[in-house]
This record gives sequence, C-alpha cells and structure tokens, in this order.
Amino acid sequence: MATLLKHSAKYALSGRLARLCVHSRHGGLQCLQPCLLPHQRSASTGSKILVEMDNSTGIAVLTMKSPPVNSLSLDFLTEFSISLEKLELDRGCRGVILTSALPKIFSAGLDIMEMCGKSPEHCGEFWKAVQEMWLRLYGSSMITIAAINGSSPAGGCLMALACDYRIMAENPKYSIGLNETQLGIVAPFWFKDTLVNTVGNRVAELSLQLGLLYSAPDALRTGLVDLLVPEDKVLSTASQTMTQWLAIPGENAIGSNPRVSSSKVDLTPKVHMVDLSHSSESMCSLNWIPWTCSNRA
Ligand SMILES: CC/C=C\C/C=C\CCC/C=C/CC(=O)SCCNC(=O)CCNC(=O)[C@H](O)C(C)(C)COP(=O)(O)OP(=O)(O)OC[C@H]1O[C@@H](n2cnc3c(N)ncnc32)[C@H](O)[C@@H]1OP(=O)(O)O
Repeated sequence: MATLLKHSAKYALSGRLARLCVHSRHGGLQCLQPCLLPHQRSASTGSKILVEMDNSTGIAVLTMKSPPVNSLSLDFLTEFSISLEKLELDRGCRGVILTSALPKIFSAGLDIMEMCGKSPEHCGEFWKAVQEMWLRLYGSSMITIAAINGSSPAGGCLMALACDYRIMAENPKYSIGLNETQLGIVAPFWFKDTLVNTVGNRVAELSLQLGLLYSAPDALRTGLVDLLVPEDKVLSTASQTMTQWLAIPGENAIGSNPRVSSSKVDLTPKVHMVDLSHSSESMCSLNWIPWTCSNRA
C-alpha cells in the first residue's frame, strides 16, 4: 500500500508542488537552503521545517519548527510535503524521524486560522494540502517514526498515526488524540481509519465519540503510541529504533532496488485525490481502500 499511495500521491503532488515552487507566494522550494555538514551529514531548512540527513545511515530527521505550536497551515503543509517528497526521491534516504523543535508541543493540528473566514478556493487548496500531507506520510516507502516530544492533538495526532512507529515523551502533561468531536467537528473517515488501524475498533470508537485526548501513559496503555521514554531520550531512542527497523530485509530481499517497488505489487492507483475546491461536502472524500494496505514498509 505504501507504494500504491506513494505513486498516486506522487503524481498528484509533484505537479502541484512544481507549480507552487514557480508561482507561489508561500515560499515553496526556493526557501529550502541546502548546506553540507561534517560526517556525511547534510541539512536543508525552510522557514517551518528543518531536514537533517545522515548519509552514512540513511536516516533523516525532519524537525517541525513553526512557533508557537507547529499548526498545520497551508504554508506549513506545503513545505512539509515538499520536504518529504525530496526525501522520497533521495534513494539514499531509508528512514525519517518526525519531531518538533518546540518545547512541549509536537503539533497543534490544523491551523484554525485556515478554517475560518476563508474563500471556498482557499479552503479547497488547504484541504487538498492536508490530504497530500497524509498521503505522503502514510504512503511513504521509507520507515517513518514519530518522536513525539510534546502535545499532539487532532491533526498533530494524525501525523503521528501516519508514521510506522510512535515514541512519546513520558511527560504526563503531554496529551495526544483525535479530539475533533470536542471541537464540534467530525474527524474525516480517513482520520478514523488511521486510528482504527492503530488502536482497534472499540478504542477508536470511544476516542472519536468522546473526542478523547490521552495523557502519555494512557496513550501507551491504549496502543496509541508504542513506547514512552524520558523526554531527553525521545530522539536518541527513535534513532536506535530506526536502526533496528532498517536492519529488517526490505524489498531488496527479493532482488530489486530497495526503493523501487516490486513487480509483485499492484500499482493500480487505489487512492484518488479529488478536487475539493468547489464542494464543502467532499471534504471527506478521500477514497481510501483499507484492504490494499498490506505491503507497508
Ligand atoms: C478548509 C477546511 C475547512 C474546514 C474543515 C472542517 C472540518 C474538517 C476538519 C476536521 C479535522 C480537524 C483536525 C484538526 O487538527 S482541528 C485543530 C485542532 N487543534 C486543536 O484543538 C489544538 C488547540 N490547541 C491546544 O490545545 C493548545 O494550544 C496546545 C496544547 C497545542 C498548546 O497549548 P499551550 O498552552 O502551550 O499554548 P496556547 O496558549 O494554547 O497556544 C499558543 C498559541 O498558539 C495558538 N494555537 C493553538 N492551537 C492552534 C491551532 N490549531 N491553530 C492555530 N493557532 C493555534 C493559540 O491561539 C495561541 O496563540 P496566541 O494567543 O499566543 O496568539
């Protein structure tokens, strides 16, 4: 499924991002500044995302750095998707750790300001960017680990859920969950499906009906996160875990390039990006077919 999503998202996204890079006032690629660091490390930074790549391990750390709360604005989402696309296209990159540079906050979720008082065109563009972020992350052919070093409500939780593994700081003040119901909004079904895949039907049902935010210990108990570690160990544990995951034989085990999809995989697109710009009803119309999600990672 990772490959399917990767391919369908890739074609929907690349063209759009390419256009954004040329025409956008949002910054786009031109704000990414590559530079070389010692020991085969490289880094590129935009205004909201820092990407540090260790070429010797194939592990990239993608750090969200958009104060005050890493809210997912259109600019943020665009930069995020561009950063992930660049890593996806980099054959040397095999794993991505997603984390935050902000104290106490992983991400506050969708930027509230993007959802009030905007034109239908803007809402359509914003919502497409939310979908693209999810498709890129969930559909990545790289191993993705969320190093959750702060609170992560709603869309922030979705980002973490879209990763392969979640490590959270064991700070009981930090909370995580899909709390949309508490805000009077309904989590789209693909948010729901991502949650169900992680915690199972009953926990997901209760979480969504009540809009629950879980403390870090409760998030571990319900399976919303996989591991709690002291706050200062979140990133190092994520690196160690990534090393373990990368030691598992990948698609190269059947003789193909590790980052090129196997011929056994059905590449027929099962996920469709839809034009939401003229329809508020279609906000939830990401056609996600769960039974195709079998060849992840
Ligand atoms: C186009 C589409 C239109 C409509 C779509 C409609 C429905 C479908 C969408 C359904 C899916 C929704 C998913 C979401 O993600 S909705 C967003 C939900 N997010 C939250 O509820 C988070 C709210 N924030 C918090 O809980 C806390 O702020 C947080 C725990 C993150 C941090 O707490 P702390 O005490 O440290 O800081 P605060 O003082 O509360 O906040 C600091 C400043 O940050 C601003 N802020 C906080 N959250 C957001 C946000 N999501 N977007 C934008 N800005 C945010 C907050 O206002 C403070 O600002 P200032 O007052 O300092 O200016």
